[in-house]
Formats: sequence, structure tokens, C-alpha cells
Amino acid sequence: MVAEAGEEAAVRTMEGGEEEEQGPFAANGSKPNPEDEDELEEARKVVGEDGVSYETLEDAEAGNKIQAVCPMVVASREVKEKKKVISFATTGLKDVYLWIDIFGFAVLDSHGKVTRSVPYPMLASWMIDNDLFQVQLVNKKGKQKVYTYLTGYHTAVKIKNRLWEYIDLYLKHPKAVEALQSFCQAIEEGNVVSTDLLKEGIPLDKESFIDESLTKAKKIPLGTNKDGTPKAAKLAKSKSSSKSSKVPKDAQDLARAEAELRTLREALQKALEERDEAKEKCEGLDAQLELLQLEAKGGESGDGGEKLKQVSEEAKQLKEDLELAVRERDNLSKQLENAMERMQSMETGEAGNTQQEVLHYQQEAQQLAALMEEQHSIIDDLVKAKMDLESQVAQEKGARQQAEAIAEAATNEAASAIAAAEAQGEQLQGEQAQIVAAGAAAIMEGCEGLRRDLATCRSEAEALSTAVPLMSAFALRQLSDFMASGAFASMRDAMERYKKECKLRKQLYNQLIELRGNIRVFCRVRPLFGKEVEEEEEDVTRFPEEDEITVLASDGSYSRAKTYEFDKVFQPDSSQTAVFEEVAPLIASVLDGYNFCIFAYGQTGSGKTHTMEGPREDPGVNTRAIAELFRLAEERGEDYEIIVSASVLEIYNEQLGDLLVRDNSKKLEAKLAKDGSVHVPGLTAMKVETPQDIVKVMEVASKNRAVSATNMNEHSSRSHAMLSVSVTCRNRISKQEHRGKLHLVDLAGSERVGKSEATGARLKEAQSINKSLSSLGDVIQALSAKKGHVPFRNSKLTYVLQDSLGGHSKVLMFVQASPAGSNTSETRCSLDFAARARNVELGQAKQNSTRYGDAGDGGRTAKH
Ligand SMILES: Nc1ncnc2c1ncn2[C@@H]1O[C@H](COP(=O)(O)OP(=O)(O)OP(=O)(O)O)[C@@H](O)[C@H]1O
Repeated sequence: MVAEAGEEAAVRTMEGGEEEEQGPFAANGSKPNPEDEDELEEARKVVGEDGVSYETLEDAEAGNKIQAVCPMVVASREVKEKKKVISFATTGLKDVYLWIDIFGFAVLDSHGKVTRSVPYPMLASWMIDNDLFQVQLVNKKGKQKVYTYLTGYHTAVKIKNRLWEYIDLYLKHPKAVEALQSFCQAIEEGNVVSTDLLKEGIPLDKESFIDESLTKAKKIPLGTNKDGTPKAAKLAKSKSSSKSSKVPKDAQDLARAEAELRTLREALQKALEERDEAKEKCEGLDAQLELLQLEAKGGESGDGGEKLKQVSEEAKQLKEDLELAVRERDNLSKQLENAMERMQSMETGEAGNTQQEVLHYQQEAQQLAALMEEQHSIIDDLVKAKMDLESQVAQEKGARQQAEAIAEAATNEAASAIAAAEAQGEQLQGEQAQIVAAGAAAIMEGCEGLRRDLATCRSEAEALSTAVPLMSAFALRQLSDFMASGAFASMRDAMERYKKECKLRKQLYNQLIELRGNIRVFCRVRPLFGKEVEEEEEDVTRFPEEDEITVLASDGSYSRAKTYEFDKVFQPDSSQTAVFEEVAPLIASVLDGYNFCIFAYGQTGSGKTHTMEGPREDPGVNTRAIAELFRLAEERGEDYEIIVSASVLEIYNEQLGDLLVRDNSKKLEAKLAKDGSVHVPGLTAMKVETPQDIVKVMEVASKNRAVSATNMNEHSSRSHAMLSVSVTCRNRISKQEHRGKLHLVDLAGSERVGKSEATGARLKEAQSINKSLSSLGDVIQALSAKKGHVPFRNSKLTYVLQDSLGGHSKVLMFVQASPAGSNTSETRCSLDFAARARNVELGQAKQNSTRYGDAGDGGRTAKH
């Protein structure tokens, strides 16, 4: 067999090279095209594995030509039409197509290449068992080989149906049956079937085949052939000659009909036999009756009367039996007639009906098959899904194995790394051990030295322990001798003298600065608080000596440290009382008719208000100063009459305001009197008779003071506030009157505009503050440089402070400082300013003293 030979090749071989010749199974007689040629050429090269295929055309020509033709004709036709007749999957194979024809079956791969083709004669048997399609082949030597294909149930059913479809078509087509019979017989006998047989064969184009088959099936009754012989017989013959054990469906139906006919014939035969038997019986009875009738006639003459009666009854019975037999006979005759009729009809016209029935059954069977197919397609899908899952599982397994292999490799690697590390560790341990040993040896040596030292120390200590008591006793003796001697007394005297000297020196210094009229400067540093503590800010202030302060760099280093000396330096823990103690001695001068100005300078939040005003429960300088005034006045006795009044002036945005009236929109102007004193016409002055009165005054002023928030301090004062207390002290006896003024000024914050990040109204405030404070700086500068012109008029602040800074007043400045590192530069600016101010010599203060009645009292009289 030439399993690979294509249709054209096969025909050529058989026809002796007639290329134009078309094989009998060529689809509609179409001519082959070059592409088909290529495909077929390709197909020829494929070698079957079963040992029954032929490799070359020569082989085919050498023998068994015809056997090669049939499958190849079918195969090439299918290849040509590129039909995927049946597809199935086998392990390791993809897109393999299997198809079966009446002449055999072939297997194609996805490219349409024939991988195996088997002619019908070699197909010993085939069967479909669930998902398996099994073919048993037999080669020329009679060797059997079984091929099993995994098809899926649905595919298996397709295979079966297709096979039956072709067989049905062939069996319905007389020419096909003839061809099949001759073909099979020829092969069975080992003859080569002539090509003419195939040439004369019927086309396998399915559509035309079906039409033609059905037309012919109508025209040619199945019961007869063209030559008039009963077809069943021929079929039986063909069936017996075929190697296939399968019986066509029509043949089965006809066989069934034959069997039925046979049964009916047998029944008819039986009925005829029974009829003959009954006939015989009837004839016997008639004869008996006749005889009896004769006997009856003779009996009437003698004692034959009884006998006649008996015979008559018997005859009556026999008659009844006869009638029954006749009915039976008629019945059987009728049955026989029916059977004959039925047989006749079967033999004549009912074959068509049977055919119809068969077709009907076929249709039903097809419908059932379609339903089955549906189910099988679902099952196929499930089988496919299962296979997919299995392949996935296989993949997963592969991946897992790979992962395990990687893990194992990693484990091995880790193990070897650990081993290497251990080895290295051991080596390192060895090295370390050597180092440790060397170190230990050195330490031991050191210890030995220490031990020696210790022993020396111990011996020295022992020596000392004996010496110390002796020495102590000696020292005590010396001390008591010393104390008993005049040296100790003189030393104590010296100490006391030294203290007196210091006090004197201070007094002299105070007198000196009094004479010079220097501005006294007290520096007060507040403690770190709130945010500064939370953020752990650096405290950049140090106090190396009394009344000295050092400001470090903002990071707390001494790199840019600067030390200042002031008249007094109050550290953060200084109390309000301690601060006022230093102020108190200066207050008395107010009662003596001197002007005294205390002002607090410093950046926002540095403690100006705290020092001047202070909280109610721990008041600052203002309250304490007034209280001191009243205390001093009281101290002076009833000879003195003290008249005290207070006013509070605000300078806000270069405008003067009265803080003792709620509506301070009234414009105020400072006036400089001829005597050099400054007064503000229209400014409210409140009589103060007790220290508590001044507290009330300050509360009113505090409420009216312009206060707004900035990002430097939660309640930053944005204006300068000046509490002016006028004190008139009259001596009732001498009629001497002293008029002194105490100005207590809480300046606005001195921080730079840039840092306050103020905008809009706040910016204007800051600019005004800057202007007044820089004017103050200029005034201080001019005063310290003893310049002829002092620019008091440059700002409202300096103008108002003119009578304090202009030479007739005593001035004390509190420079307030923050210890926080973030405020370092502001602190330095303030301290630099204060240091300059301290150098200012205002000259000796002028006492305002007149005779009683020489000048107006300017206030109401307070009697003590
Ligand atoms: N010596 C101090 N001891 C304890 N707390 C202080 C001290 N000095 C200032 N404070 C506190 O620091 C905060 C700021 O002080 P204060 O209002 O007096 O600053 P300021 O210089 O007057 O500010 P502004 O220029 O905004 O008026 C206040 O809460 C105050 O109680």
C-alpha cells in the first residue's frame, strides 16, 4: 500500500501516466492545482509506522496498487477540501485529524499531512469504547495490530456516525453496492481490481451523492436488483463476503421482515393441516350419521325405539361438534387468507412502507443522536477542561519541582556559605583569640603594675592614717592658738572693713553716677518658657560674675560669646521683690522733687511688661514703686503733705492716646514747657490716694492698651505705654514743696520688622515702633557722644521722654533679655543698645523745689 500516495499519483500509476485523468472519487471532477500537488507530494513522503504503508510509488507499482488507491483517494479528497473531518487529541499530539471512509481510514496532522492511512481490507475491525477509538489492522502477512486513539466520547460518536453515513449511502446506491461487492471480493481473492472499476465508480461528493441516492432509492425498490434477483440475497452474499462483522441497518429490517414472513407461512401451514384434519373428522361423522339413520329406520319396527333415541342424541352431539369444527375451519381459513394477503403485500408493495418506516426510524435515531451529540459535546468540553486542568496541574507540579530545586540549591548554597562562614569564623576566632590573649597579657601586666601601685598606696595610706590624727591634733592646736592670738581678731576686722569698703565703694559709685547723671542699666533675663522648653531650646546666657552676662552663640557654643557688664544683672530666677529691692532706693528721689524715669527695653516677649507691671498676685516695678512712694511719705510723718496723681499715655503708630479713657480717639499733643518739662494737655490725671488706687489705674490702662497677637508672642504690646505719676511733697513746716515725676515706661517690642513677618496694619505698627526705638537709639547715641544736638523731635516717644533724658532726670533702664538660642541676635542687639545707654551721662538731675505757693500744685492735695 502506498499510504502516502495522493489521488493524482495513484491514478497516474494505474493509468500509465495520464495526468489529466480524474479519479472516480475526485470531487465533481475538478482538476488538481499545483498547490494540491505540493500537498500530495508532501503526503507521499510520510511513512506509516504500522509496516503496512508504502514509502514510494515504485513500491506501489510493484504490487498491491489498488489497495493503495482507495484510502489515498479518500485521503487526498479530504486534504484537497481541507476538511477537518474528525479531530481528537492524543497525548503529545495536537490537531490530529482522523477520518474514516468506507474504504478505510486515515490520520492527518494539523497541516493536513497524512501520518497514517489504512485501506479498508486492512481494517480487520474497529470499535468505539467510551473515549477510545480502536482499530485492528491486519497487514498482508496476516499480522494484526491494534491502534487505539483517545477521541473523547463526542468524537467517537462522530466517527461512528460518519462511518455509518457512508455505509448507508453506499448501501442505498446500487452501483456503490455493486462496486463494493466486486471490490471486496476482488481483494479477498487477491486480485488486483481494475482501474476501470474505480473509474466507473460513483462520485463521493456528498451532496450530489445524497440527492442521487435518494432519487435512486425511490426508483429502485430495495427488494429487487436490476437483474431482478432479490436484493436481500445479494446483500446477504455481500455481508458474508465482507470482513466487517457489521450488518447494514436496511438488511436488518429486511431480515426481520423475512423472519416474520417465515412465521406466518409456518402458521398458515399449521392452519391448513388443522383444516384438513377437521375435514377428515367431519367426513367420518357424516358416515356415522348416515349409518345411524339407517339403524333408526330399522328400529322403529321392533325394540329399536330406545336405541334410536340414543343414536339421535349422539347424532345431535356430533352435529354440534361438526358445526364447531366448521367454524374453526372458517376461522383458520380466514387467518390463512390474511397471512397470504399480508405476505403478498409484503412481497409486493409494502416494501416501500417498510422503507418509509426505516427512514422514520432513522430520523428519530438522528434526532436522538443529535441530542446525544449535545450531551457528548458537553462531556467533551468537560474532558477537555479536565485535560487542561491536568496539564495545569502538571505545569504547577513542574513549577513546584523547579521551586523545590531552587530552594534545595539555595539551601545547599546556604549550607556551604554557613560552612565557609564557620570556617572563616574559626579562623577569625583564632585570630581574635590571639589578639585577646595579647590584650589579656597586656592587661595582666597592667594589673600587675596596678597591684604594685595599690600596695604602695596602701602602705602610704597606712602611714597617713597614723599621721592624720596627729596632724589634726596639731592643726587644732594651731587653730586655737591662732584664734586666741590677735591675728584672728585683726582678720575679722579686716573682713568687716572690706565689706564696709565695698558698700562705700558702691555708694561712691552711685554718687559718682548720680553726679555724672549716668543712665543706670539693669539687665533682667527671663526664664525659658512654653515652646522654648518643649523644643528644648538652648539657653545662651551665662553669668560669669555678679552683674555680668555672657551671651553665647545660638548653638550654645562660646565661639561668639560676648560679655556685658551692667549696674545690675538679674538672672532668670530673680524674683520681683529682688528686682524692686534694687529700684527702691532710687524712688525716694521722686519725693525730693527729682524726675525719675524707669523704662523697659527689649524684644517682644523678653519680659518688659512682666518687670514693669507684673501679674496681679506678684506685681512689678510700677505697683511696688507707688507703694514705696506712699510708704516713704508715711515714713516722713505728718509734717509732709503728699499729693499723687497718675496718667497713662500711649504712643501707638506715632500718635498719643489717653489710656484712662475708653474713647482715646481724641488727639493729644505733647508740649514742651519753658522749664524744659513735657506735658500733654488734655491727658487724664487720676488722683491716687492709696497704693491700691494705682492698681486700678493700671487695670484700666491695661484694658485700653492696644494689644494684638503676632507670631513672636501671643499678646505682644504694639505700643509704648507710659505711666506718669506726679508727686508733690510739701513740708508743712518749711513750706518747701518738691515736685517730682515718676515715669514708668513699658516700651513696645524691639524686634526687627523682618523677623516678625508682619504685613498690613501689623507692618505699619512695626514700622512706627522701629521708628520710635531707632529715634531713642539716636537720642542715646547723641547723648553718650555729648553732641550739641539731641534729636528728641524725631519721634513722639523721644519727644515725650525729653524731660527725662534731657538732663534733669534720673534714668533707669531695664534691658530685658530672652535666654533662648533662637533669640540670640535680638538679645545681643538689646544688650548692645543697653551698653551704649549706660555710657550716657545726662548730668546731675535737677531738683524741682519751690516755696509753698510759688507754683500751682498741679494736683489735688493728699493729707497724711
Ligand atoms: N522674669 C520672669 N519670670 C517669669 N516669667 C516671665 C519673666 N519675664 C517674662 N515672663 C513671662 O514671659 C512672657 C512674656 O513676657 P512679657 O509679656 O512681659 O514680655 P514683653 O517684653 O512685655 O512683650 P511685649 O513686647 O510683647 O509686650 C509672659 O508670660 C511673662 O509672664
